[in-house]
Amino acid sequence: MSTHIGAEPGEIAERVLMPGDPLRAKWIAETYLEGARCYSTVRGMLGFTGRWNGVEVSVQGSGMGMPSASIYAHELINEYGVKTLIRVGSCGALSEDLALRDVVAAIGSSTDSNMNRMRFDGLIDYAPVADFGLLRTSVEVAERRGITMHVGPILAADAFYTDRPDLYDALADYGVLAVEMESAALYTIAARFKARALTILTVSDHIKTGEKTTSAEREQTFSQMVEIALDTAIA
Ligand SMILES: O=P(O)(O)O[C@H]1O[C@H](CO)[C@@H](O)[C@H]1O
Ligand SMILES: O=c1cc[nH]c(=O)[nH]1
Repeated sequence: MSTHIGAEPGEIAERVLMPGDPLRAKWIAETYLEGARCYSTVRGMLGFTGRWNGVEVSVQGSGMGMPSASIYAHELINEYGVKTLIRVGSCGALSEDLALRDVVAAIGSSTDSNMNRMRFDGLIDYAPVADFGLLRTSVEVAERRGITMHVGPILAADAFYTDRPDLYDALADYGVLAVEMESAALYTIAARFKARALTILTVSDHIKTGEKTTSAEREQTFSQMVEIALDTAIA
């Protein structure tokens, strides 16, 4: 067991999908993975391992926000030898070119988090980016499956509810597609410990139009993103 994950060594696959929502992890495991078994219930942050097309894959809930996701990414890589981490999350659309339920792959992640400022003494604005090989594979998988996937930069925000919507507009002017809350930390930790990471998201709500999906839909219906992530993880 690590501090926050209740798995024995060898119970977690080298390839892990990471939804923020632990119940989305359960849904993914039960819907897609053959022979899925739960390896951790610590703090209710469920983790499962099973097989996708014969290859072992795990799904680990990571919680909301960068402090939580960082704990899981750190322990998965450093205590369980995980090499590939693909976040499968929900996001708010900043770009008017995106619609509800569109799929987005994050090439890079701007952030208002202080975590990387602390890493670099406030002297460098580190640019967290996706693993190029994983991103390229995910684009090929999406094309093969006939799914339109938007590829571009996103924002990883500390706060879900912002007092500065004007900053979201400014970011949209610079091509930032969407906002979520974990990708910058995931990309940074993967880079630091020589693992590969990618973030694939589904638009769960639209910051401009106010449209939104329900929490049940966020938990159980974002299948296109999950299928792209699973095929990418085992490629
Ligand atoms: O749907 P998940 O993966 O949790 O991701 C998004 O949803 C949560 C906020 O509702 C944050 O964790 C955000 O990043
Ligand atoms: O972090 C998130 C996730 C979904 N929608 C948002 O507006 N923010």
